[in-house]
Amino acid sequence: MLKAVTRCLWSNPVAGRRMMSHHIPQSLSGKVAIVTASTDGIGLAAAEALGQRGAHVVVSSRRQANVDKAVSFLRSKDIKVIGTTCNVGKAEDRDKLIKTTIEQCGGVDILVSNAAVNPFFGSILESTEEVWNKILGVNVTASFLLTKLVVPHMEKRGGGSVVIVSSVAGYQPMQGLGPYSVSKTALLGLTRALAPDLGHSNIRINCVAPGIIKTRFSAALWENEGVLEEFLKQTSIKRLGQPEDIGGVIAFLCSDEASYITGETITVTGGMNCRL
Ligand SMILES: NC(=O)c1ccc[n+]([C@@H]2O[C@H](COP(=O)([O-])OP(=O)(O)OC[C@H]3O[C@@H](n4cnc5c(N)ncnc54)[C@H](O)[C@@H]3O)[C@@H](O)[C@H]2O)c1
Repeated sequence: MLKAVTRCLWSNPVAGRRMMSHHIPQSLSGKVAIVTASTDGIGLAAAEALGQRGAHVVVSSRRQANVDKAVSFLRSKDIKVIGTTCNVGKAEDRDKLIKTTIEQCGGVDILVSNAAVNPFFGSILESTEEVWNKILGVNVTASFLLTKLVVPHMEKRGGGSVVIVSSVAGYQPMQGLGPYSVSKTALLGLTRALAPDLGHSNIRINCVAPGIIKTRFSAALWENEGVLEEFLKQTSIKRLGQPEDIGGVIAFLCSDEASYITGETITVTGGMNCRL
């Protein structure tokens, strides 16, 4: 029975992809959008959604080969895009990402902070200082430092929009993923902490908290039928999310349609219970 259900989930056409085919209003035309970790998964879907709405997109990830592949893929969809390598945990890489964007695209209007790591699975009591430094450094501190770097450039353009990718795990820590979950809770706080200060510069900052989305990152959750079944019990929409389900919401938050939304987190979970 479960096999049949999962087969049906995999073969289900992706609603988001179908919607994004033609006639998408060019609501982000003239905007420049940086998306971190955007050569696969949710980041690539966000880059595609922003590009389809007319934004000039800057994709990045740690490996040049992946950057090249993503740039070719997006160009094949007529999206204006450049790419560069960036390990968000390294100051010189963050600087290079912003510098390349300004030099090649003339400014920046949108930042999507999507990169995350999870080098640890197990009892939270077994997690080490090294694990915590790595997880908080990449997932939280780098999101803040990248935001800080883009602010003066957004101010020059009269404003901008930042979107941070958190997780449903930020609301309810997932078993075995304690430090990662805590880092995602911190991002909910970071969004709220930054909103009033960025508001002075007409910069909005919002957060998206995805549920279980079918990407490489979450493979351990959806490859195991028992675990998958448990997750699906907790959702109202009985399928896994697809990266496109998140990409469209990120593009919405960056658009003028969301011009009075800041400091918020939108949960995109297929109806999982999210409380804090
Ligand atoms: N897939 C899910 O179910 C799910 C659920 C909730 C939240 N998220 C979040 O969505 C975001 C994207 O994840 P995804 O599911 O698309 O998986 P993914 O594996 O495609 O994306 C994560 C990316 O981050 C990159 N990355 C890791 N460390 C980096 C660093 N130091 N510098 C630059 N890039 C780095 C990885 O190479 C990888 O490409 C993450 O923030 C993740 O926490 C995912």
